Amino acid sequence: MKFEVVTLFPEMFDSPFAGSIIGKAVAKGLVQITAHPLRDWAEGRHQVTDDTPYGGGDGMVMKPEPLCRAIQSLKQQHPRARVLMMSPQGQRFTQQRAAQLAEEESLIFLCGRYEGFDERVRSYVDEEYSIGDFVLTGGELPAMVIIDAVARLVPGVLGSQGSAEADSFSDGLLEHPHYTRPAEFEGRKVPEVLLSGDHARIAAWRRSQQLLRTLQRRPDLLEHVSLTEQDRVELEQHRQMLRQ
Ligand SMILES: NC(=O)c1ccc(NCc2cccc(O)c2)nc1
Repeated sequence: MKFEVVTLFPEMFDSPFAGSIIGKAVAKGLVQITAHPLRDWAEGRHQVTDDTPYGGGDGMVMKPEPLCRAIQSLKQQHPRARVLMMSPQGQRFTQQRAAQLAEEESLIFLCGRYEGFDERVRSYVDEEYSIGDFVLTGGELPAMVIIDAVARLVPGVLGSQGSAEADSFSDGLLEHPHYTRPAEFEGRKVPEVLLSGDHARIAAWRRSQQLLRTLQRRPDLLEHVSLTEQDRVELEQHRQMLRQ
């Protein structure tokens, strides 16, 4: 899978993925991440990429021409690429969106700085994403976050490091608690069910813990999850227990 990033700070993309699982995936050729300096498409001696806002006001706005030249140039190399814009005005990025994007062959990311993009850039954009309700100095970190979330879903990337299916959110619920050695730490023991070797009982306990944890921390997620009859029974028991 190819990730093409248009940014004023291409050097930001040199190290974040080095050494990590994503870095190994790049080395294996499963994933390709290329940062393109927006200035390459800015004209004039000063290669201007931003300008003052019409209508006045503080800050600077990213000019449409350099960005649109960049998109057209990259779309010639990757005709089927989806063009993604990173901005606080975008739709909320979720695990489901990550799974959808992981189906693509290549993605083009537009990373804005300053006060944002000239509105006319949006006619070249397929989807606009926000990674949360906060404003950063640029779209580069959001692009890295999305690249990480999508790249790890590319077949072969996670390998034995864990399965994407068992992720939080992949079944719409939060993850169950995790334990590893030692069996007792600071007087706190690992739940005995996990030492029982009874895989059916362990799976049931884990699902019940996912439901409890989601009910306690993110009840909003429960509206979008498909629940079995047993899930509903468990949830009701958890609700009663929490009410006491
Ligand atoms: N929540 C996010 O995904 C996010 C994305 C970008 C960003 N900064 C650059 C920018 C880009 C566009 C408009 C704008 O106002 C600021 N900050 C936060």
